[in-house]
Amino acid sequence: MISFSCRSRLARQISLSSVSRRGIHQGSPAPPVLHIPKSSIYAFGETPPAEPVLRDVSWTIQPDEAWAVLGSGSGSSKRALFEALTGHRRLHPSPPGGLFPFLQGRDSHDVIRMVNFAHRPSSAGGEFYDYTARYGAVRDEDKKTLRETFFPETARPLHKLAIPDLLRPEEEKAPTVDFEEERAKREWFEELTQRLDLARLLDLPVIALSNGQTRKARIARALLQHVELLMLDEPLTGLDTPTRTLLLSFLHSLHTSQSPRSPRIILGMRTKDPLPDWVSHVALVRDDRSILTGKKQDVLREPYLPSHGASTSPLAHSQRRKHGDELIRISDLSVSYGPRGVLKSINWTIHRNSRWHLMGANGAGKTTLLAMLTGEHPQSYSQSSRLHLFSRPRSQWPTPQLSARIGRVSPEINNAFPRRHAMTVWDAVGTGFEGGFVPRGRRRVGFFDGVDLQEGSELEQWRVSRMHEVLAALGPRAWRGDVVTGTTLADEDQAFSKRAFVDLSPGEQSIVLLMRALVGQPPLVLLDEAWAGMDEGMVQAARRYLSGNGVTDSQACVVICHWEDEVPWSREDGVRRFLLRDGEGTEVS
Ligand SMILES: Nc1ncnc2c1ncn2[C@@H]1O[C@H](COP(=O)(O)OP(=O)(O)OP(=O)(O)O)[C@@H](O)[C@H]1O
Repeated sequence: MISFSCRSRLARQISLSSVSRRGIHQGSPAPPVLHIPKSSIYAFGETPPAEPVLRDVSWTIQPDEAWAVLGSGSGSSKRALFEALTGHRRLHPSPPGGLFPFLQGRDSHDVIRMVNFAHRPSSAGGEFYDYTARYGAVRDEDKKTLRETFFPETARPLHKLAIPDLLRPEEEKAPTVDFEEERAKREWFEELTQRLDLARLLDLPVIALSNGQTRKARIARALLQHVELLMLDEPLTGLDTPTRTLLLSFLHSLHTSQSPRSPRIILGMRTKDPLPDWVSHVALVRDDRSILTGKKQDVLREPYLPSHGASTSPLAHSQRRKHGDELIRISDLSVSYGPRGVLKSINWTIHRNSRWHLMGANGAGKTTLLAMLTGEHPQSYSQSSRLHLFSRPRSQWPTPQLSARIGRVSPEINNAFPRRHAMTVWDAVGTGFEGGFVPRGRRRVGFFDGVDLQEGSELEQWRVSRMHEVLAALGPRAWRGDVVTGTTLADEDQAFSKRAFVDLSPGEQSIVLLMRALVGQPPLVLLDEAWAGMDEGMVQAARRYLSGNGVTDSQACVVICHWEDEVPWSREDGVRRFLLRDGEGTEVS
């Protein structure tokens, strides 16, 4: 039985009849969407004189304005602002007329939604989950389709809603289906899935969807509810260029539409992202916990971008790089799922000291190709002779031994990495020597050949000094812009290494997982959306380290990202580009 609340219908009628998006409300100016005369933002349970998370926030959004929230360095401050808007932080004093005057007394929980792409979903638990399930024969429990998982209310054909459920008790058989509303909702669903290019994916198992496809589906799901204000934090993360254009123009059309189905939009963006033209106003969250709000052109004049020095590569790399011996050779490799061909006859060779940018639209098969290299894809066994990894066919490698040779960050690893309370930053980084997920060894720097390292052995000393090096080069001091080299740990880095991984901010977790990927100096490093969720200072620190000596001449590195300027090396540094399109792979200039 489907029942739409009267409240939702009432809300729709109010928004249709009385409040125009252009700012006219029954002859007088419409109430603002958001109004905070002057408040500070606190964690729940805290009040002055405690230190606020953000101070003296004055912010008003008028109905005809389109706003973006920019985080100038600390993504956590931008997040705190959104958390205040969604009721997860405390505003003190609380705005006298309510935070959202345009709601005119309606409950914000019913009509305001937040979709967050900058950070890991908080639902993930402490255990490792098997992200490789999507590559294999899909298990029964993973078979739920995109439609069943994200849009279950559309799974039952409209005409069947008229048939009463005879098994239900009489008192529950009330005819609560509003067909007009339901039909409109279905039409809206059709439009959403067409415009976001999701219709062709509706009957695929949801775990089979690529990252970009899943992100679009999350936006569509939020829009299918009755929503009047939609906040999207970093919606462009992980989207290819055409999809970004498609999404931004779609959001623009929603924002300007008078349709009751179209919400107002507030975009959360990184300072490096180009702002869409239609954004008229900006709230800039500065690192000193203050906020500057105003017209886009005025706020963007502010010299807010943190300067962390040049991010280009040092001179040593400025010549065309000389490749070492062959690490990976892929010959005539294809991957398909039933009739669905994803990769067709791929040929690709990766040498030591090479730097690659693996490119391709969302769903092009980049993650699938990397899963073949890491041996996580079951089809890597059946195609072993086509996959020559570190001088042997894939089938001659036990998977854990391959994992130790490949340092990797990816959205999948980020989601799957266990968040157990007992695991410190040191422990998490130390798992990188073996590429596993469980800290091992007396000094928590892993085993060798299945046994603990000998106390004081050369290998143990090397591993500990590598731990110090990455913690210094990518730790808190480096995020502030200090150029840190060597293996001496400052007190601040030491303290950071002792923190519980689970308690870190999402950006801190991302950079710790990058340390983990690099610590063992494995021959192959795969960086898939490495910067996602990181603050600006962290991104700069990571770029500095990678383009310096973070990846050595005896290592190869493959970077997957949709923005060319996110690759830590430039073309002058000898970065090569491998493009997946329509299942085929070619090196492009
Ligand atoms: N088990 C499966 N059954 C059917 N199709 C699948 C399955 N697993 C993956 N696919 C499809 O394979 C294609 C490639 O997915 P993949 O995750 O490799 O893309 P991607 O290039 O990494 O995309 P993104 O940039 O969005 O992360 C997608 O269209 C996806 O829907």
